[in-house]
Amino acid sequence: MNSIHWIAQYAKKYLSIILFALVLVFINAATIVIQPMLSGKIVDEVIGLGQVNLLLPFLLIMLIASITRSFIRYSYQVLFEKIGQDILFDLRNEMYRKMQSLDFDFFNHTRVGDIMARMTGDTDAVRHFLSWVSYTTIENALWFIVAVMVMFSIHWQLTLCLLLVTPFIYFLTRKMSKEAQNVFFQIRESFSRMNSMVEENISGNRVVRAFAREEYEIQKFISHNEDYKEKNLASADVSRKYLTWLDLLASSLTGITLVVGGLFVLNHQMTLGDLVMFNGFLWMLNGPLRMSGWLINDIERFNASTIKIRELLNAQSSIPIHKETMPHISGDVEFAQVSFSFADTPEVNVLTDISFKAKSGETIGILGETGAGKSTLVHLITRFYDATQGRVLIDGKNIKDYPVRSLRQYISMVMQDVFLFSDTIESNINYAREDMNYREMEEYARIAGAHQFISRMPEGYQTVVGERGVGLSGGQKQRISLARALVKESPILILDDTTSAVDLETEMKIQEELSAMEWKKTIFIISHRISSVKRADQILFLEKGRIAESGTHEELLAKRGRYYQMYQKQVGGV
Ligand SMILES: Nc1ncnc2c1ncn2[C@@H]1O[C@H](COP(=O)(O)OP(=O)(O)OP(=O)(O)O)[C@@H](O)[C@H]1O
Repeated sequence: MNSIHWIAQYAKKYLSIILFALVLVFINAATIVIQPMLSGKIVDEVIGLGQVNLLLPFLLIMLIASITRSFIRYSYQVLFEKIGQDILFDLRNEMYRKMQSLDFDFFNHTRVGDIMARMTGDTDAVRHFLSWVSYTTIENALWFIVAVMVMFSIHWQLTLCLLLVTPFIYFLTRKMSKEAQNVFFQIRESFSRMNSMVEENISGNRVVRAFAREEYEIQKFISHNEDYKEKNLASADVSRKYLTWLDLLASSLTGITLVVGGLFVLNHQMTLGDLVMFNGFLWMLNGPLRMSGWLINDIERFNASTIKIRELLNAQSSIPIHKETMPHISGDVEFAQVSFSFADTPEVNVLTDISFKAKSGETIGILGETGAGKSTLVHLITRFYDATQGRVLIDGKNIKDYPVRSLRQYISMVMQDVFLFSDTIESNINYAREDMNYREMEEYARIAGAHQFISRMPEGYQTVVGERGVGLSGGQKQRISLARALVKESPILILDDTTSAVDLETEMKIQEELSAMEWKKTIFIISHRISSVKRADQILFLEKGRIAESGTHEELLAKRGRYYQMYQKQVGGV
């Protein structure tokens, strides 16, 4: 499907307004002939034949026609702008909706800057096409056709002489279109790379400052900027090359008209009035000719952008989102010989042969060295990824058979990489439940060990946190994100290194509060600290993606294996 077909799908909804706007374009193109025709008549009838009484009506008609045309043109310009904005509104919504349906795999492979470029620059190229390029192209094509038809009726021999340039125009525009296509695609890619670089620099500004790498970053930006500039210059080169020829062809029409038309007049095969009329129509031929180069540029920019937008809209999630809901679950979790590898490294098993059972109400501790696969394991419970082998079961049913969005409503997760929205603390905590009342929210914040420090803030829960939670300490962010998870009151609660930045005493208090909470839940606690998991009903010790040891704290100590060694190392801190 080409870009025009694709955008036509979105335009269907606005068919009646588009048709109305097109009718106006047609009327405008048809009335445009009035002015040059009357100019010819003034020469032949008023000046030539001395019928001075016709001058005033002719001038009046010209004036009225010109005002009407301006009004019609203004009207369809407004309509096309509205159509463009309406379609863009729908398109942006669809893109955003699509983004919400895409899984981790997509975001692992797509840079934020690239997505932003699609949502902004690319959609703007589409708007420009709909709001301006579309009607300008039709307008120019109609002017050209109408001019040829009328000129043909005035003097077909001279018209044919002028049309000799059309094969050259066809050849040039096709060639330009091909070259521009490639260049605009490169511009688009370069813009995306520059955008991604800037986005990364802003997100990582603290790292840049901490390592004093500002100069390095500036140089990196300059090279991206240079590349973008070069690509744009290449596009300007293409334009210049072809626009010069198109301009020359357009100018040649005037020459042909004057020389050949003059000869016809001298040979009495054409009246002077007809030649003036003919000359009046010339701009309707050379205008579109000159414009064609610019329109090709805009059309190719539109093409390049639609390719990127369609890529996003066609992206498929390996875990499809279904809208249906599922009944409440009690929270039994079972891994049955589960293995997992990431899609881009299928030969590397990140998890191998994982089997365990967690009953509703139990707490499972997951321990292991960094990179052992702890986060990946819990990501299989939330279906951020699906197991490549074996089955993950919740309440005895394979989680692949649950509608994923609904399933996630029953799972609360505090992620290792805490993310807070740049909003009030209250909105962050109530993220999953807007209906939560203030008292309940405070209670959850208290359980998460956050209430105290929040109440000490001048604006309390109404304090607006900066992007990603800037303005809060690591431990504070962790506790707010724990409160956010608790608010969901889910039957499965996953805490991925949630209290790593919290002191031991606070951590212990949080754990006590958690187990005292009323609703029944299965808790998964990932940690590097034995103190965080020692009270768990079952502890899984992961090593290189396998369960090396499992059991309760006492059982594992008695085994005197890997857990015991870790305990020995940490014993000072327990
Ligand atoms: N998106 C990904 N694509 C490919 N490999 C990945 C991806 N995410 C993680 N890995 C790899 O999977 C392995 C397990 O990662 P995981 O984050 O589960 O470890 P972890 O035990 O939670 O580590 P940590 O304690 O440091 O958080 C690591 O070797 C990591 O490099």
